[in-house]
Amino acid sequence: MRFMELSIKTEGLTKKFGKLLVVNHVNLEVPKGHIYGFLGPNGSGKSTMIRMLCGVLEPSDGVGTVLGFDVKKEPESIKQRIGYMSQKFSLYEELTVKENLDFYSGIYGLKGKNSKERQKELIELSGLVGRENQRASSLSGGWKQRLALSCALLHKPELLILDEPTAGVDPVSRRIFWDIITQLSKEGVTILVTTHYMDEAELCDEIGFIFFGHILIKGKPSELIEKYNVRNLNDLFIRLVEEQESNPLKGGGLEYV
Ligand SMILES: Nc1ncnc2c1ncn2[C@@H]1O[C@H](COP(=O)(O)OP(=O)(O)OP(=O)(O)O)[C@@H](O)[C@H]1O
Repeated sequence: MRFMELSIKTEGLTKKFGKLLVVNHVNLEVPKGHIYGFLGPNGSGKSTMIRMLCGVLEPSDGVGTVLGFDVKKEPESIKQRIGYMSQKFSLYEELTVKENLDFYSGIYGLKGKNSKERQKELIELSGLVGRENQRASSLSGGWKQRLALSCALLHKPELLILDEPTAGVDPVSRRIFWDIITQLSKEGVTILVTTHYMDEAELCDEIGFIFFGHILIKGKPSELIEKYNVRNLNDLFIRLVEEQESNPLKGGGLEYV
């Protein structure tokens, strides 16, 4: 990993809420242009980890850099350079596709020709050509999701953070969404994504299983399947959760300090 440019690097990153240890000394390295999948049951600390990496939540302990900027000391520099989208993405339903893109262009400070050209690129990337004047409220879930992704990409972020981006979206739209993600990664954009869908996890370059604040195992999907002698990531995920929950020392819950 020494010769690869890292978009994300954390050592011992930790978050406590009161006495509740939600993210417990996590070490993470994500090389530029990779798709890194964060997997784990509900309440494991995935979103909390992401909030620290986005520079919106101050870590309790440990260190981390995102695109070379310190998560504690330079959160504003991080916010300007990343794209973020969650399951609960925010579009203006009464505005058209183009008006939504115009609105977010303004927020990112894009003007004139730059804004127009970037919007055109993203409308093509997301397949929204011909729907520019359609109101967001009339788009299906999959189209809304691709419009929200386009809004998050307007300022050409080097790192895209996606928190359960495809939850509740039909399989065809999920496939199209992942085709776009894969294309972005080929263009050098780093992607950090959380998902509960194991077919999506298999498309990642690397995955980390996070369980109640700890990264239990990490690696390339194919290597993990081979190493743990399982049929697929779904089987591995279930096995890990069952093992942890039956471990009386770990207790299957968050730790208190
Ligand atoms: N601001 C907060 N104050 C107190 N506890 C919090 C806060 N934010 C999150 N938590 C707790 O931290 C734990 C981890 O939450 P988090 O949202 O990071 O998990 P997650 O892995 O993203 O779950 P999901 O898959 O359901 O999104 C949960 O028990 C949650 O209640």
